[in-house]
Amino acid sequence: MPKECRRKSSKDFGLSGTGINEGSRLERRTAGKASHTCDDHVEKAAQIAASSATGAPTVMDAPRVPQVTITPESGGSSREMQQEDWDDAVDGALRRKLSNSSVSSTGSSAVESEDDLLSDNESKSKGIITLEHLDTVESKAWWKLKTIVHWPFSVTQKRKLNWVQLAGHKGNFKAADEGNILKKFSENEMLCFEKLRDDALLPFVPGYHGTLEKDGECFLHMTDLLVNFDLPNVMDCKMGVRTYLEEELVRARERPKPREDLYTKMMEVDSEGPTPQEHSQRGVTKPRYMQWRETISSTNTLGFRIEGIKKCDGTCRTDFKKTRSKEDVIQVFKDFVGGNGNITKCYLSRLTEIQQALKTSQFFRQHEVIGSSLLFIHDHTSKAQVWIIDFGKTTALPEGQTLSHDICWQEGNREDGYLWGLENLIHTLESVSNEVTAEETFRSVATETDCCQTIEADGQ
Ligand SMILES: O=P(O)(O)O[C@H]1[C@H](O)[C@@H](OP(=O)(O)O)[C@H](OP(=O)(O)O)[C@@H](OP(=O)(O)O)[C@H]1O
Ligand SMILES: Nc1ncnc2c1ncn2[C@@H]1O[C@H](COP(=O)(O)OP(=O)(O)O)[C@@H](O)[C@H]1O
Repeated sequence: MPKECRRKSSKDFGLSGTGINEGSRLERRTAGKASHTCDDHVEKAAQIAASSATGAPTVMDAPRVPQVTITPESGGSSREMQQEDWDDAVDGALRRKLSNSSVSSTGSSAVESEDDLLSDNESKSKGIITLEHLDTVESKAWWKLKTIVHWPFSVTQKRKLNWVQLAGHKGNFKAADEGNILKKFSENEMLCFEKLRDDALLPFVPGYHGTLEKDGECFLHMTDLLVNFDLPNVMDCKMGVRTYLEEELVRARERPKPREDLYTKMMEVDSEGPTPQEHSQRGVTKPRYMQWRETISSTNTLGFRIEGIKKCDGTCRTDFKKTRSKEDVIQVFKDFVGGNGNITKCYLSRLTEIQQALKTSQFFRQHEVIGSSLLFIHDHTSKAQVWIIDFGKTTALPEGQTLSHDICWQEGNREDGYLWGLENLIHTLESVSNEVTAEETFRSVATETDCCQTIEADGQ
């Protein structure tokens, strides 16, 4: 969800000394003035965890939003990983000493407006991509290889991983050691993963192994959810009735910044989408674009929308922008499960488990969950799983405030409609299950009838 251009990397992460809950604008202005490594991020997260544990006020008291920074396309030269870098690896959370790191502080220019930064033309990465695998030939976890690992890995040691990215931006992911991937660092997402370590949602989110730094860039190191599947079918469903932060709305109101890339994307779907004013300025603001996307898809009407599907035959579709009606959504799901009742039932039971966990999750109660997806994965063995992914825009509420997640959003209440969307998603799969069961029954009756007719014919 959030973009490369917007992520704080170790090149431009400008945490001030007073803690990470300071106003986002302040952080944006200071971004790039200090150089920080992944260790800094990890320490911050540890401080938060510690203060939460002691009941002391956490640094998450104030509403927090994803920070806005520019991450240059290149920069930060690689360095050879030293033995000592691995010596303090703890439980996979690699707390490496990077005192000699090549992290640069040049990642950000003076930033006056978030919208300036949002006006990127970065292409979306949707579909099958090849990730460079950073594993060694021995395919062992990195922290077990500390005596033999050197960085950067030589070309001969690199393997390619065919992977699918159904949403998000190009270049956000890299392959990691066997079974894991790297996702570009975002402060929000890191904090969420840290807090999820002790939460009821833990069994439903990708395993998180801490932050990692490569070539001066910081990544979140997490489990590749596709790894245990054979030719997986994958679907990304974006949850909630709202896909942008309230802060984005406020900012667009205070400082409207029409974006040509969003105008172009709108025109590609519907040339009558833009208003006369938007046509004349050839620009659309971010919240306006996001609201339009919500209206033309099922986000507003069902509280979730289909973002993309990759099937085991290698085909990949991300053209669901106008998939809106319940019937159309059911049809897409039915096609995705290939009319398989067992897979549908597996998905349903996993969704029900997720629903239960959400209802008891402290994390969920205390966060506005925006732009997060449910990732559906199944293969020909009928293994089917659903995972909660993407916490880049999931934001902690002020201390003491909670959300119900199933009431209407009105500006200021920060409700996201996640539970309402999940309820509708479950109903959708129930409809799929009913249709599939009816068709299976019909097929078996038809087959029996055929058999009887054959026997009768044979008997004649
Ligand atoms: O799907 P399309 O129509 O291309 O629109 C995209 C998605 O909504 C992105 O969300 P996601 O990455 O979850 O798919 C969003 O990024 P954010 O969710 O970070 O706001 C993009 O905002 P910009 O990156 O500002 O363009 C927006 O242009
Ligand atoms: N842990 C994971 N395992 C497998 N695939 C993943 C994982 N996380 C994300 N993906 C894939 O990458 C896509 C984008 O992920 P997301 O976290 O939404 O990225 P972004 O924050 O760039 O939008 C998802 O639709 C999915 O296809």
